[in-house]
Amino acid sequence: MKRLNFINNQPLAVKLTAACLTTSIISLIIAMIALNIYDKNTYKSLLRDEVSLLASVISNRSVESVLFNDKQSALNNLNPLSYRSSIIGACIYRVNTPPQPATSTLASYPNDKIFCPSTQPKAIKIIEPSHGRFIDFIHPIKADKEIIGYLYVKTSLSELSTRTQQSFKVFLVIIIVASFIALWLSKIISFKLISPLRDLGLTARKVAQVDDYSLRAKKINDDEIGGVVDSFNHMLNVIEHEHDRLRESEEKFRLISASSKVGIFQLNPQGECTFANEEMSYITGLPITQILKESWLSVVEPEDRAALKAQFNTMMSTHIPININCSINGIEKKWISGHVGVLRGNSDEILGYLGSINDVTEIRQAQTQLEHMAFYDTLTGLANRRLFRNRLEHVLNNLSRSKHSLGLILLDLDHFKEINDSMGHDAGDRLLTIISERLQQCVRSSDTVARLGGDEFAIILPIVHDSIVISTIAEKIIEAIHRPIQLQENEFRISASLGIAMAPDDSSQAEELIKQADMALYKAKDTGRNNYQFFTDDINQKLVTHLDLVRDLRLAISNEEFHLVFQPQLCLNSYKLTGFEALIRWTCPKRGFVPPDQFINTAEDTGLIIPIGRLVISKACEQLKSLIQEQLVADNVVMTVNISAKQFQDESLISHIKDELQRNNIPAHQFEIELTESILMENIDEVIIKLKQIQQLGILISIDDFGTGYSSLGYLKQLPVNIIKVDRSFVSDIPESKDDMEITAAVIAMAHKLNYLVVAEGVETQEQLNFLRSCKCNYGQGYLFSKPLASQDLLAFCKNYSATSISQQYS
Ligand SMILES: Nc1nc2c(ncn2[C@@H]2O[C@H](COP(=O)(O)O[C@H]3[C@@H](O)[C@H](n4cnc5c(=O)[nH]c(N)nc54)O[C@@H]3COP(=O)(O)O)[C@@H](O)[C@H]2O)c(=O)[nH]1
Repeated sequence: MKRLNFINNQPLAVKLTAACLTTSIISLIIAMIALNIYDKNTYKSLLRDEVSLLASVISNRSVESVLFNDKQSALNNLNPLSYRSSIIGACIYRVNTPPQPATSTLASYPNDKIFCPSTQPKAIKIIEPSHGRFIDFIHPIKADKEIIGYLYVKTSLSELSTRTQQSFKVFLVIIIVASFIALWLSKIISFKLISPLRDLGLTARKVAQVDDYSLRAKKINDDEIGGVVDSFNHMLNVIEHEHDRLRESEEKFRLISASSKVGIFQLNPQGECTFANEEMSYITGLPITQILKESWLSVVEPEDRAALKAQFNTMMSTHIPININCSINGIEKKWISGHVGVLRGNSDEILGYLGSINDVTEIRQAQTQLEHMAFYDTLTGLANRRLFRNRLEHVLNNLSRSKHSLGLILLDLDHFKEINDSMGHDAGDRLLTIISERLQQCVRSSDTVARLGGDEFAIILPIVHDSIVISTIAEKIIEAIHRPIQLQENEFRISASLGIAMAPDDSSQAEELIKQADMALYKAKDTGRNNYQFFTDDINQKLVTHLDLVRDLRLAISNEEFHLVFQPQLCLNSYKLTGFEALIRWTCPKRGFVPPDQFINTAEDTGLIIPIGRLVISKACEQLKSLIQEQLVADNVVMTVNISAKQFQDESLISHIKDELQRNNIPAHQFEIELTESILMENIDEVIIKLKQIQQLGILISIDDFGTGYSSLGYLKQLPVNIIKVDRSFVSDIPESKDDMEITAAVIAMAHKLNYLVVAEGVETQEQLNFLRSCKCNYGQGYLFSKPLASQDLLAFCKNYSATSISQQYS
């Protein structure tokens, strides 16, 4: 086996030469042996034939010699044998008659001393002893077919061995010459055979050494080796193509990674950094060489570093990609976010890891800012409603574990709106900022001061022992707010109303607690402002009543418990019927008749006024439609509906009115909306836009309860309204109150100057009517003419209405 290994490890040329030599020598030896055997056999065969013929001739010649026992003649007959050098002896035997011995030697050649076998030849044969040195021939001598004697000839094969020796020498020479020729031929063959292979090897080595895949092996012959060269070159073509593609993609990767705004790095399977782009250096503040040597994790903030290393270790053991989120402390503190994926080879083996990181500091800052904006009031920096709500819920959730109470204070600045409107929004903002600073100074840092919107503030006191502590804080707040404030070179004083609720005594539910504090706040406002009120049983009862009413209102909507009544309006000059005011009525199965004063505000607060208001518009339009169809009213008679503040803000209000007018085929100029002053005071710009949209449709607009609010006629000038309604409270004291008479007269006169029509409501007496007519008030509405009428009564009223008779009645 070892010897085989030795041969296997020899160069191909040696193997080839050895094979050629061995083959040629073995072939020659086999040829030599074969020729020798052939020569030997041919020689022996010739010898046999020759000696047999000679023996036959001598036997025939020796018949007389044997018959006559003539020794000399027998001897003479043997003499020709001398011509054959291979015959070394011969004998002629005579067959005797008994009692003589069976045979006797008659003559022997070359002399007497020749050994003639004593044994009588018994048969005719050729004897070849195994040693192969002699061949004996025995040939009968016959006379008339009777064997009378034998001729014995002994031949020597020594000539044969001489021939063999000579031919061996010749073969030896041939073998030597043939070996040289074989050697020479094997050299040529091995050169022809091996040089392409060597060239192939050289090319392969060079490709590997210089990494040049454009090199090709030379194809010399079109044989199998040529085929191998072709395959090798084809393989190089494929590799070169793949290599080019690889280089191209590497180049692309290099270009992308160089110009990328993302830090890119590569790790080997052991987690060592093997590549990092410029951006990695920029983001981490480390030179690339250092990143490659020590990894960039050294600049990760210590509190994030251990976790990040653990993440990397997990990735390397599980081969599951990871997301990175950490802060780094290079030249400046940065937030980074990234991803590390696993690089796998064709057979899914792990080649390493490819990671990318982004500097997300700006995003993070923006996020923080957004979060701050989402949870903090931009003007004052206080917690906003959302954060207030979160904190309140959080403290309430933990309250069960504490033996303390929680105090919630809701705070409203008294008459802030007037200050804001009269001094401008900048001054209002400044005031709010000062107030928020003062509020913060009144409480501990663990307490939460929040601005809920406008001039509404809330304070959460998470740990209070009793209501006395809260009272002290509330007084401190009232005193702090009431301190003078310098605004636009003027000194101001403002007061606040505070409502307080406590958890868990009042409630442990955030929603309920806020409602309770709110109720207490209303009570504080009711009791003259600039004070604080705790939520009490009395307030609680009101809350229960309120919630009960809300529930019943909801039921009333779904059970259609509402209907409308209509109060006529007359022209105070001609006494013609000019319109009706639609007024809602609620007959509750549980409560009985509920006047609008008792539910409109609650409906407004809860938003239920929207569905209720839509119902009023629809029913009012339907009523006017039937009056028009019955031809009971003139084509300028107007149906007026009251629109509350929430309703006015409802986006779908205009489209709903349009739809209803269209559905009932009512011209827009026969429809009027009545708005209170307070609606018009809020967001004047938006209000004007909406009023203009309504007016453009041809719908009339009137201002209800005029004179009870803060608006002046000058302010009114800006508003696109058609009619002003003088409030009932002014009319009701006419003629007793001279002031009211003066106010009413002045309002009517100024309204006319501004081209508004005037409706006086609550006309109950002839005196009031007379006064209003003297002031040239355009229209009148009141019990004097008619109370609000149900639908059927309205039809009868219209049927029977006669301007002439009314005129006669009241003029
Ligand atoms: N948003 C809505 N508000 C509505 C609606 N329906 C009514 N209301 C408002 O409720 C308030 C009370 O209304 P009501 O009890 O219907 O009283 C109206 C008249 O009945 C009453 N009135 C009319 N004439 C006289 C009178 O001579 N004397 C006297 N004591 N009362 C009289 O005045 C009320 C009408 O007032 P106004 O709307 O201001 O013209 C009231 O504020 C209604 O607006 C509704 O559908 N939506």
